[in-house]
Amino acid sequence: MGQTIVIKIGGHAAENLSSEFFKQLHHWHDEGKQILIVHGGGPQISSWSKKLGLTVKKIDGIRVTDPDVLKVTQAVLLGLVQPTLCQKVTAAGLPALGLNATGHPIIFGNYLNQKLFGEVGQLTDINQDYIATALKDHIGIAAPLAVGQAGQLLNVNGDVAAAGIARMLGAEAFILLTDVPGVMVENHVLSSLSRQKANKMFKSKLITAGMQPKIQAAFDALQNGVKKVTITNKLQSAGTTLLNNQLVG
Ligand SMILES: Nc1ncnc2c1ncn2[C@@H]1O[C@H](COP(=O)(O)OP(=O)(O)O)[C@@H](O)[C@H]1O
Ligand SMILES: CC(=O)N[C@@H](CCC(=O)OP(=O)(O)O)C(=O)O
Repeated sequence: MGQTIVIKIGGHAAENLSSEFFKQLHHWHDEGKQILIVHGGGPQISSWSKKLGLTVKKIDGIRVTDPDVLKVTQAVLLGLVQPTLCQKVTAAGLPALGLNATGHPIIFGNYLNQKLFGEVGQLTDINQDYIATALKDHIGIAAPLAVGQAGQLLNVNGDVAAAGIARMLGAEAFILLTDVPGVMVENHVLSSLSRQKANKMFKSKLITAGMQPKIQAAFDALQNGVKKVTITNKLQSAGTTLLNNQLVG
């Protein structure tokens, strides 16, 4: 499936989409690009978990998800974040289609490490045929919930889900829209980042929290066929471009 652009929109970014964002979507749509948005919703899941008296715990940016937290995750992603995004895209005059884990599963997974993380999944496959059909006429808007081998729902980190989908679709571009203008060191944005430099920054704790799975997932996509991967807070800003080690040596 060529000419596909995958955009991961973090939960914070989803609440701060600018008119330039929708202008760029229109531009790509008019050019005939297929666009798939994979949304997060981490801040919203944490906020509703706290309101309901549930513990919020993350390990290296991955949420520890017990059965109750999974229910909140499902409710927040499919009841709040996804419909709101669909409304915004529709209001901007673009054809939006919410893709979720229940009616037509689009992401399949198995347990990442059930003992450590609970009901958290890692991607094993995607429903290529359904996604291809959906993207012919719509901007797809997908939640990072996978269906496991026993038919159960699994919570997948949004960056990990989006990167896996971008890789399996052979996307030409994968953009991670987040709440920071790129990968930062001492208040400035790195215009590019190699895997070696990222590993050093992980070790020296210059990259922490949710930026860790984001960068790991972004390199995973880049090294498996996605042509261009960027981390930014605006589609019109260059942010940080990831460098493919296989190309730069
Ligand atoms: N070196 C870094 N550069 C930028 N952000 C970083 C860095 N290290 C840690 N972070 C944190 O990562 C966060 C982005 O990850 P995350 O909260 O998971 O975003 P999203 O919800 O968009 O996936 C930033 O808000 C910042 O707090
Ligand atoms: C397993 C896991 O960590 N799942 C994430 C899914 C949402 C997400 O990734 O949201 P952001 O993109 O806004 O961070 C979570 O529960 O927060």
